Amino acid sequence: MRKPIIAANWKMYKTFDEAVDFVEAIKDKIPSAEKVDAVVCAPALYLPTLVDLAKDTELAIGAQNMHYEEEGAFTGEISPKMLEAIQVDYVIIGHSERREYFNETDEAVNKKVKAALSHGIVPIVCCGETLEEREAGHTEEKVANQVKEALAGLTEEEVQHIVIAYEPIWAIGTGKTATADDANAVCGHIRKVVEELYGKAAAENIRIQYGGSVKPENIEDLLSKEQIDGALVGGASLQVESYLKLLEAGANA
Ligand SMILES: O=C(CO)COP(=O)(O)O
Repeated sequence: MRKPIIAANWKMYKTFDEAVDFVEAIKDKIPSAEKVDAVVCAPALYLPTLVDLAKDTELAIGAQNMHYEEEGAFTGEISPKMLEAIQVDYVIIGHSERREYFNETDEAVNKKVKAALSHGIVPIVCCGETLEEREAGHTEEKVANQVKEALAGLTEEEVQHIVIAYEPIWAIGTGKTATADDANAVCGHIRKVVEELYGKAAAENIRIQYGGSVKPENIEDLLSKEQIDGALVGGASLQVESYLKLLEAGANA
């Protein structure tokens, strides 16, 4: 029904040479794009080179963030126009680490989503609760609000070009993975929110990833769940063998 999407979020890891060696090592081993979408979201410095290396392969390259303005006096920032010009395919928006460490707001996330779409870049829009919010029973309310804010003002057509990533903050980098049933329930709630906003067809079509300590050992169970359409992976995407196993699981889901 929905093609799985397995995206690597390398965060602030790998030297330039390690990044080039990684893509060289995997680019001819990517499963068919008919079965899975394979994405590597690398540090911005490496994107032009990796896009060139991945050309004519089944691998797509993504950014980990971008500004929402076309250009301007925003020291250190990267514009959607710049990413479009080097043919970046995806961009992660609103990752919890950006919300936490760089004070990224729901409003900024919404502006970035709109800017990415207007430049033909697929936004991977992140949401997720803290451990305190989960323990207080506020998970569904938290992710619903983040999704509604992120998608505010978008048309049904635009929403079809978006991927949502549910990443419980307490599972990121901790080795603690949400159970497949819990992750499925929250992804199902997110899909319900999309249905309320945009109707059944949009809800059925949108892809929702799970992220948070995904590994080759647990990905098959996660992908076996009806509401989970892929994974956004940090640590386990940094090694070639591990990332290829994640892709294989996606292709066979
Ligand atoms: O933040 C994440 C992906 O965006 C998840 O990171 P880990 O897979 O290392 O938990």
